[in-house]
Amino acid sequence: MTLVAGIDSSTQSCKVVVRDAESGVLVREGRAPHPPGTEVDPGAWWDALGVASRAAGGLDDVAAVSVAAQQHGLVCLDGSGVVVRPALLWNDTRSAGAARDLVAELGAAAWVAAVGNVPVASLTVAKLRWLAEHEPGNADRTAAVCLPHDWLTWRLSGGRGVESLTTDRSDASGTGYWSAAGGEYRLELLERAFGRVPTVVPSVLGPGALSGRFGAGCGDNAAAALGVQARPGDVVVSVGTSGTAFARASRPVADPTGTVNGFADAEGGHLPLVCTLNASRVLDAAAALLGVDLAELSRLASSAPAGADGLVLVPYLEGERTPDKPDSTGAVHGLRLDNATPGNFARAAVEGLLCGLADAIDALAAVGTPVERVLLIGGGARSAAVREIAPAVFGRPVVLPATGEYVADGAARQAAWALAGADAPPHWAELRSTVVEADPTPWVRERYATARDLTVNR
Ligand SMILES: Nc1ncnc2c1ncn2[C@@H]1O[C@H](COP(=O)(O)OP(=O)(O)O)[C@@H](O)[C@H]1O
Ligand SMILES: O=C(CO)[C@@H](O)[C@H](O)COP(=O)(O)O
Repeated sequence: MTLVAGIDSSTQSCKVVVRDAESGVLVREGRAPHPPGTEVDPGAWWDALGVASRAAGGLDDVAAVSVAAQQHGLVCLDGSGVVVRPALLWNDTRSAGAARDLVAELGAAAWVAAVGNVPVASLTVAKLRWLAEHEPGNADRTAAVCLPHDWLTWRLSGGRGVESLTTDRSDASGTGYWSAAGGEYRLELLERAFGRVPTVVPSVLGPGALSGRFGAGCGDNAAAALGVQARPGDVVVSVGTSGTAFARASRPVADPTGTVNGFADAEGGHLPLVCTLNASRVLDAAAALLGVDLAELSRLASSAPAGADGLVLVPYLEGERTPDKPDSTGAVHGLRLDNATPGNFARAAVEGLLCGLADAIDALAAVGTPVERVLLIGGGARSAAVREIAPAVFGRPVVLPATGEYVADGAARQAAWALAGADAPPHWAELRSTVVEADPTPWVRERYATARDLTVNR
């Protein structure tokens, strides 16, 4: 049996799967937590990868490995490859002002035309502007700029000179200075943000590339599309730390409003994607506030009526990226003496995060994405209440893939593809899934829409 490994270095943890390259059958797996916070020493990812790999029986007998990771995070290296400062993650909003400045300088339309995205705090280009303005010493020391998956792949393959750093199309397309439509760096935008072009930006490998025993790797959402073997008409909704909705597309998407990101996928095509900052942690916070565990939160939410008897929870607990309100906070609306119950609060938390994702699906549809099936994945999809309420809020049936690690699986599938030297990823066994249906509750979204903008800033 020839083995391949897939790594998911996501926001909250690192997961490793080892699979049979030909059939895709799961052989071993392991995981380890990441530290909390929105700036993290990349060394902590490396340590977690070591723990997760050992838990998965090690990688010595594995023929090919691919790394998928959280997108956009800014990793700065000096000329010797030493990390200059902790990485600024995708959900770190200190770069919001820098993003606003970049948009004001060129205009949203010019950014979309150049790179398929309008800068927001999450994008690497905004983080670089923040670094240049606020930490000029660290900016001066920075010789190479890369992303979490680029850095981990580089370390795994020996960490030789920074000029050997590589990335892939999917992750490059989330920087704000690489164009998925043109397949090229737009270094003038990097220079605009940072004041100069760092000596090294990673070379962009093709999707089926093999370098030593490493595949090109990819962003975590692109990996999830590979992991669920997404086909045309599929919209994948992930309830992880981020909430995302995305689909594979054969053509680049350019949304002048900036709501839909025009990313690349990990198969040579495109990945229009909408991302919110608030998903599974809304449930974590609601459970903590009620003093219950996640299972009890789910039971409480399911016990309350659709619409939570008038309670609406706006889930902008970390600020928000879509809509672009980095300084916003969450809110609870509609409280009365007779509806202030734990059940209604739990239900409003689940409905609030799902309403944000329903808006994301609508935004994809508005730029021409066909929505034939909606697949629900991510840690938050383990919640019975999320699974049960999603089809009601989305107003359509929801496909629930069997509980699994689809980002790591997608990375493993990329590794098998690279190892085979084939034109396309291998076809592994069909996804095991169930379909959940519910009576649509459009009034829940209507009421949410009246409350969505009623938030105070932090
Ligand atoms: N049964 C559950 N109910 C609700 N949330 C859950 C459940 N199991 C895991 N989660 C949540 O899933 C999240 C982690 O999901 P994951 O997709 O791995 O995140 P990420 O990829 O961003 O690191 C955590 O916030 C965790 O609380
Ligand atoms: O910023 C984005 C996508 O644009 C996020 O989706 C990150 O890629 C983090 O993913 P998770 O850790 O939540 O899976």
